[in-house]
Amino acid sequence: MPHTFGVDLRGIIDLLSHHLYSSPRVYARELLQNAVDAITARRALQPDAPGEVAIEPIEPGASGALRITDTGIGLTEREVHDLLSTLGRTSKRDELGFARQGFLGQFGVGLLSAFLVAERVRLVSRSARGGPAVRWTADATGEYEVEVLDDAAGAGVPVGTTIELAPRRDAEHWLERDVVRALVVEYGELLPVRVAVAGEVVTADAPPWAEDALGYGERVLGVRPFDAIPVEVPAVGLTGVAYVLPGGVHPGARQSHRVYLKRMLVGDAIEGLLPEWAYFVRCVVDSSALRPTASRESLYQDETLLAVREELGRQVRDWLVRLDATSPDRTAALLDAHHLGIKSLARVDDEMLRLVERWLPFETTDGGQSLRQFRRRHGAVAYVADVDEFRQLAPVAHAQGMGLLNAGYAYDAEIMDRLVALDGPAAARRVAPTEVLAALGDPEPAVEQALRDRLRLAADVLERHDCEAVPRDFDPGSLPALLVTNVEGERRRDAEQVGEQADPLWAELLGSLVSDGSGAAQRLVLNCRNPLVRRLAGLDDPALVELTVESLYVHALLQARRPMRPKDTAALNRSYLELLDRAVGGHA
Ligand SMILES: Nc1ncnc2c1ncn2[C@@H]1O[C@H](COP(=O)(O)OP(=O)(O)OP(=O)(O)O)[C@@H](O)[C@H]1O
Repeated sequence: MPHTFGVDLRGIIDLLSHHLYSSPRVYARELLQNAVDAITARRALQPDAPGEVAIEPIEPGASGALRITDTGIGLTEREVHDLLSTLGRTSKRDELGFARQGFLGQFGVGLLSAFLVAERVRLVSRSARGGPAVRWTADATGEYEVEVLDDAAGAGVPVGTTIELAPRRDAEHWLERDVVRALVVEYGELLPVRVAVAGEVVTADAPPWAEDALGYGERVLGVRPFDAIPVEVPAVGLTGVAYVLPGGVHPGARQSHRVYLKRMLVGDAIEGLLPEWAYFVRCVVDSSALRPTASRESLYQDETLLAVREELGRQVRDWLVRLDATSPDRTAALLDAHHLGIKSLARVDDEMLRLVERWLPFETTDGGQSLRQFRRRHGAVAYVADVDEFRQLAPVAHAQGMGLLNAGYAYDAEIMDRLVALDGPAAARRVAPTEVLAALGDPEPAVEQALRDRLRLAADVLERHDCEAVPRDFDPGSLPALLVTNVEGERRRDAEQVGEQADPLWAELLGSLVSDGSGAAQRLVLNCRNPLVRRLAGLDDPALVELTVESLYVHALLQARRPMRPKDTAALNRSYLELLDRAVGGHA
């Protein structure tokens, strides 16, 4: 003979409180939800019926019970047995078990959350369908009692339901006025029925973002948003706002969106509503068709959510493109604040790539410039994909009149690849260090010899700056010297590589650069085409040779835009003042 499962309610309550819900606070949401659903059900029957929820919390310090009264559909005696006292039984699913439209609840367990804070739950109800009032009293052990109030006690009971919670020991504070008010506002301020706590109405007619989206955003986010984008996905009854944060968010930061389902708060740290690249956007949305998990504290990760994520991402992206067309200054400011996310998007989205191309400043030998400016000036984008490499090569390239761009930060190199994929191989080209260094030619032997003789006189100065002087020949002739750091290793590697590739011309040239290495940390490459350097080659006064070499060193250091250490500043002062002294006749 078949048997029915028995249920130990205490075990179930323990399961709910420790494993399903994150806090006893959810009791407020569950009861509010039942009240609103009951009003929805009554309105389907009697469209003009009143829709109100009145909550009377326990006054601070007083004893007693919390009462929640709704003007909803109410329950008959049979329904009380059937729906309230059977776990998992709900009136909010259809015959096939699908959640019925318009209702918040669907699992048939929410009422049990009352036992997270209550010792005893009492419900007094009268059904809109008629019949006498009923009283249901249950305790956390699973015992309940049903009384039909067909006497004077029931005569005054209006259609609707009152639930009364007598607090568990140590849970009294959950039922007190201030906590209750805060919980009801948090979960229910958007609900489409009037909800009053201790006589004060806490619900609004329209969503709070409808009137002043930016002001509401500031309240929710704690910071004035950069902009508020209205978003909408009609297929899932979703409306709301996507807030663009002004800055200060890390691309790896967790997404945290504020999500309402049928105008009841699910949570304000909901993930997965936007694509990852949109890490600088926070949504506040209400949807009638996204699915909650059983705890109602997060969203069910299904295909609908995936489709919503894609659609919301598209709307944010469209806004960006529009912003670009209408407010160039704001676009530049935004990209500046969130360049990482936008760069990451540009790798897969061509319109974003164009936005990056137009707006994002890159470090170049011409200073900070957008890719577009740089391309306009130099045609192809010659780039190096390593920040240090760029620092070393930039002054040399600059001296050659060669435009070089630093693509050494996150996503840069991929963006260059994308540019090539879109605009063809002439759009961007990765430059090898050899290409830049090889442009430095050998000087006339006579000049080189004379210069090397003089440089021996400045050996102390060069040593002081851990620097080796190398005479070379390069354009522009107006530039006397270049300072190159640690290229040794780079050169050796390149020389070896080129050697392996057996290109005799390169191997010879690079070999000559490598062999005269002294191990100094820096190289002062002196330009034998420069008149000052040529005059240096003819100087006789050792003090003036030292002074000139140190001045050239400091000048090259400044040219390379490298940070000045104290000894560099000292060298700058010394050489500048001494040159000045000589200029005004101190050594005449
Ligand atoms: N205030 C109320 N007025 C009328 N009926 C109610 C009320 N509260 C609960 N009920 C009835 O009791 C049933 C069980 O409620 P319960 O909160 O346990 O589950 P639910 O709301 O159906 O689903 P969920 O677990 O998702 O909240 C409801 O389906 C509803 O029919």
